Amino acid sequence: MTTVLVKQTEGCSDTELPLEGAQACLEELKESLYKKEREITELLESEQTPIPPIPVAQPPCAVLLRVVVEKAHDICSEVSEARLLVDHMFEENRVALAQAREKLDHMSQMTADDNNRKEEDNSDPEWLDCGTEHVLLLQETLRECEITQMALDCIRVGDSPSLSDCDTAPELDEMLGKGEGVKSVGQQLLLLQDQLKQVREENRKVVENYTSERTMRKKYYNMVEDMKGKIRVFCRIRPMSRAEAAQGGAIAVGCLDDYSVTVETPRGPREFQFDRVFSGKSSQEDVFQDTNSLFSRLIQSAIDGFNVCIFAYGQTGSGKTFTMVGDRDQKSPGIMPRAFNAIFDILQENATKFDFKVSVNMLELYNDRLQDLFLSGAEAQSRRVEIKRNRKGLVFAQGAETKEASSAGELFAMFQQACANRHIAATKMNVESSRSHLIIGIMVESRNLTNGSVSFGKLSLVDLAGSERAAKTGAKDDQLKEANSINKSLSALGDVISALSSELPHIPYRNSKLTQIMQDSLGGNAKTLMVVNVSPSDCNLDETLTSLIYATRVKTITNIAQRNLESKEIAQLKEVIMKLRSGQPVEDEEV
Ligand SMILES: Nc1ncnc2c1ncn2[C@@H]1O[C@H](COP(=O)(O)OP(=O)(O)OP(=O)(O)O)[C@@H](O)[C@H]1O
Repeated sequence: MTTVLVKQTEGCSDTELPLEGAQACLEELKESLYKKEREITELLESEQTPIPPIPVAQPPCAVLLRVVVEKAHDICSEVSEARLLVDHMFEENRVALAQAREKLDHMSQMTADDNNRKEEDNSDPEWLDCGTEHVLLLQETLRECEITQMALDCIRVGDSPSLSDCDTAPELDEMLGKGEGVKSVGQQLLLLQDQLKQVREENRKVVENYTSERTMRKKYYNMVEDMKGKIRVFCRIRPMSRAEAAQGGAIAVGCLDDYSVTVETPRGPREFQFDRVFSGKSSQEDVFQDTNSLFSRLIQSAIDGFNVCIFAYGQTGSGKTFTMVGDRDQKSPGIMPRAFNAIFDILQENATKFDFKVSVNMLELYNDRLQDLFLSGAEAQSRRVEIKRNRKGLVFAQGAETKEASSAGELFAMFQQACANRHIAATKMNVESSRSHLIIGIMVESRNLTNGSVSFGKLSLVDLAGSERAAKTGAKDDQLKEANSINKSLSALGDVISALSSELPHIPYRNSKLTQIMQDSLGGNAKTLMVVNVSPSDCNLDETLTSLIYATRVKTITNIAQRNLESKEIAQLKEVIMKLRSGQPVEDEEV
């Protein structure tokens, strides 16, 4: 395309207008764009096929995406060629305009001088007319150049040269209708401008197609990963805090689309992909969203008998508690209180088909010690809570108080009581920093009223304490001890994530209580969602990159989630065993 354009422009004779070459070239360009649009439409139509089955060698949209990208590149280069041509014409006309002005000034001066002299000499009036005529001709040429320049100027900024806007409209109109050369320039300019508009429009369409293809491809990819049992990872960028703004921090983290985060590093931008990305503008509702959202599906799974874990991870002050718990006065509740409502909404809807029992325990891991948040004071200190695993590998807290909840309101009241017992303190990075990991376990037992089968689901909601650097948080004494314990447990979590993502034969779960608690959620029998929280500011660039790199590793971990379901007979036999163990009488028909 470039070669053709250059040849045609260079090949113009003195009498030929360079615009004619450009028009031919644009005609060709237009034709090729129509052809490309037809190709894209055909490709899009041929892509109306269902989601490919697993394993997928290469998703079809990836092929289409490459074609769309190539076409977008072609069109972009064609648009810039057209722009170069207009710029070139503008420059030529500018020189012609300056020359015409100079000639006119010179000629006017000469004519005026000669007229004065001839008047004084009483010379032939015919000569006077001749000079004046020459000046008039030059004036007309100057006018043409000025109009052309105005039209080119409009085209360069992307406007349409409008006749009515211009005070020279009647003259331009007349010229377009009269003089052959001028008409050709004016018409070709308008044509050029029209074609440029078309190219822009087509370019916009291609970019739009490319963006929607890219989004669709990521969505399908995520669905396939979900089906494979991969841990889902959401990323949430919080708004810039006042402290960060006061430090003069610039925004270094942003979302490219619903699935991509970009981070400005000293070595250039770095992109990360997640199952969903929320910007600082996203509300709590956006995060917890409508019934099709992953959160709702996960809660449904817990009720159906799966082990489900949702946890927030990130640097101190990055927004984990805001995401999981919400703000202090619960005007913007987070995932936990919203999950309580969602559970009981689903139970309510299915009340005629199932018998449900919801029980809950709430713990914190503080200074490497598990504490029951339903207890306080000396009672909490003396209670020993230990992490155990049952024969199916599911983790449970032995010794923890388990309470039954019959409504979302009751569950929320228990939650508030637990939060009041949680260790929080002010640090330089966060006025209400969590000094412990909060672990809420909601067990849902559902008995099918039709066939008598019983399923046992567990929803674990975890708000991790944030990793921190003592120098940044200003931690001393007890807070330094807390920070060391938090960092140690998070480092153990990091080791587990690294071992799982590298598929090492040994996974160091036993190195920390935190990793023991999360054993079934990371690489085990669970459907897991991690929310990685990050600050947008360049003041926290190192911590943000570390969090995003860990979150990217978590995405590669595969869990094998199985439903915990027992037939009616097994459930009955278990009940009998329990009764016998506790010395209760057993009826004949029960056995
Ligand atoms: N998406 C958000 N929108 C508005 N404010 C937010 C958002 N995320 C966090 N914040 C605010 O930022 C501050 C720090 O958030 P938060 O306490 O949730 O951080 P954290 O990661 O839990 O920190 P730590 O690990 O120290 O407990 C809080 O004042 C919180 O209200």
